[in-house]
Amino acid sequence: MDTLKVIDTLKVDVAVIGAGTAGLAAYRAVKARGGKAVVIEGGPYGTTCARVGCMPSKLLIAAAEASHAIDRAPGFGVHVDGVKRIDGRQVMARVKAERDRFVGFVIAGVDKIPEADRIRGFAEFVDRNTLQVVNGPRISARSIVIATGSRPNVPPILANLGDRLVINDDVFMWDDLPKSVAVFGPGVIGLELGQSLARLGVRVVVLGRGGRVGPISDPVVKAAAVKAFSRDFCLDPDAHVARVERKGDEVEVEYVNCDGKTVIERFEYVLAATGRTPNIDKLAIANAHLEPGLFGVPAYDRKTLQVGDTPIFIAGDAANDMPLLHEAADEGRIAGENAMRFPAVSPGLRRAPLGVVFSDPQIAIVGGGMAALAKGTFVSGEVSFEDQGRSRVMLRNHGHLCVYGDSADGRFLGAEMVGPDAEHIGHLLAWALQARMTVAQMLDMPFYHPVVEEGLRTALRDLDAKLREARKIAA
Ligand SMILES: Cc1cc2nc3c(=O)[nH]c(=O)nc-3n(C[C@H](O)[C@H](O)[C@H](O)COP(=O)(O)OP(=O)(O)OC[C@H]3O[C@@H](n4cnc5c(N)ncnc54)[C@H](O)[C@@H]3O)c2cc1C
Ligand SMILES: NC(=O)c1ccc[n+]([C@@H]2O[C@H](COP(=O)([O-])OP(=O)(O)OC[C@H]3O[C@@H](n4cnc5c(N)ncnc54)[C@H](O)[C@@H]3O)[C@@H](O)[C@H]2O)c1
Repeated sequence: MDTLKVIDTLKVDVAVIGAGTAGLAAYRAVKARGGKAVVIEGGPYGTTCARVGCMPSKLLIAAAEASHAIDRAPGFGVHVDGVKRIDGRQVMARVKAERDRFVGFVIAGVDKIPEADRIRGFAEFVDRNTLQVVNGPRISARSIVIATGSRPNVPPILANLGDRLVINDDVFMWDDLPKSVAVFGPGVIGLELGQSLARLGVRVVVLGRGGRVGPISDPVVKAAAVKAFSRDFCLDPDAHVARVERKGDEVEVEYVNCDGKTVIERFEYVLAATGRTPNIDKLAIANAHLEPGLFGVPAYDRKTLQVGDTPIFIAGDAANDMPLLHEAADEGRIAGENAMRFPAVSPGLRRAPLGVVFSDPQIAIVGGGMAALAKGTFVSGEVSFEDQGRSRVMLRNHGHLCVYGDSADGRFLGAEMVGPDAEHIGHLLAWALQARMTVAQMLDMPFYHPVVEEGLRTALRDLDAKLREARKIAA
């Protein structure tokens, strides 16, 4: 029996739990340093991003954009005579076929990992250096990387809806578009999926709690976002929902609608887009003497990804810092490198924070936005896109941009934007932030004509004038 146990225990330098974006990056970082590593996966291969996240959501958005382009055309005097017809089956067939292509690339990469390094099953901690895979081997490792991702939260009010309750994963399994969906949560997922479905002819309401809209924290930008989105679908960021109840094959929702009236409405599905929880709770981290912190995540250093002074590292959505794809890839690589170097860990490159929501208008948050800045230390400049030249030309003149600068040294600190081409303006601003540019230096850069970036220049000029004023007052 004892002999069997010894044979069953794999000895490696680094064991990575989770073969998502972060876990695969960690595994590759260890291998690149000549280490012996295994990557343990309990669920399907293919990563959340490719299977049920970034890629299928952007595919659904692309279909919605095609539909919306037809709706917008009369504004230019271009008419499509006849009826616009959306074939839900074709829409979903393309979403799934293209999604499967992306997943295929990820799986081809996984297939290249030597079979001995790929362990199937869910892992749990036995102690700080040992994992037990359920129905699988015991693994002894010098270091362990937790890269277990996250899963959707389902609030108690939605608990008893059976198969009428869906999460993002389910949406991308649909063969056809439903007739109606009540989306709970106007966060990133709720806005992207809710708006796409609405533009594809699905009756949609998006209901929030507490007033948040996506990742926006600046009230000026939030007001512009609510105004822009409300042109498209019923959005109430602080809805008063009295009841959510299954009735036959539908769900009845009693809520106060956008006009302040109490309504009882039936929907084919309810989509829970109410935030995500890191997958830490089922890892038995107590066996490794790790203290669960907020959302169960043990305290760790965001530059080294090390949990305290232990040989355990954490990366990606499991770390619950910035649950975004490029951050998961960076964190996985840093965690893998440091897991291999342990105990001689060193800080990895953390880029300027950037978040983009692919709604229309898009949202971009740079440097963590207004919420990341200490009160009284920054000045804000702004521009509305309502009268911005190129945005008006394209009939995309909705939204607002706020840029923030340090009142002490004139440095650019971050931005929040809802508006046209926010994905691109967000990148320009994130690069300026990482380069530690002052607002004056940013204004020395070229701005072409006529482009949406001229709106950015207006906001920066406004900020520059206010920064000069603040310095005059301080002098
Ligand atoms: C609908 C949606 C849209 C999104 N769109 C974008 C976007 O446009 N841009 C963007 O930047 N980000 C987007 N994201 C976020 C992005 O997908 C995630 O930040 C990223 O995929 C996280 O990668 P990860 O490696 O941390 O987790 P995952 O890819 O989820 O990998 C974790 C893996 O760990 C496995 N696992 C869990 N527990 C165990 C265990 N005990 N043992 C073994 N294996 C385990 C899981 O099965 C899973 O395969 C989106 C997310 C969603 C849900
Ligand atoms: N474009 C992108 O980069 C992209 C796209 C999708 C998802 N993501 C990632 O996935 C993460 C999770 O997205 P998410 O949208 O689930 O979370 P989120 O935190 O962005 O939004 C959750 C929303 O649900 C609301 N909410 C909570 N409980 C509620 C209730 N009972 N009723 C109604 N509303 C309720 C919250 O107030 C919040 O507005 C994001 O933080 C993001 O990092 C990124």
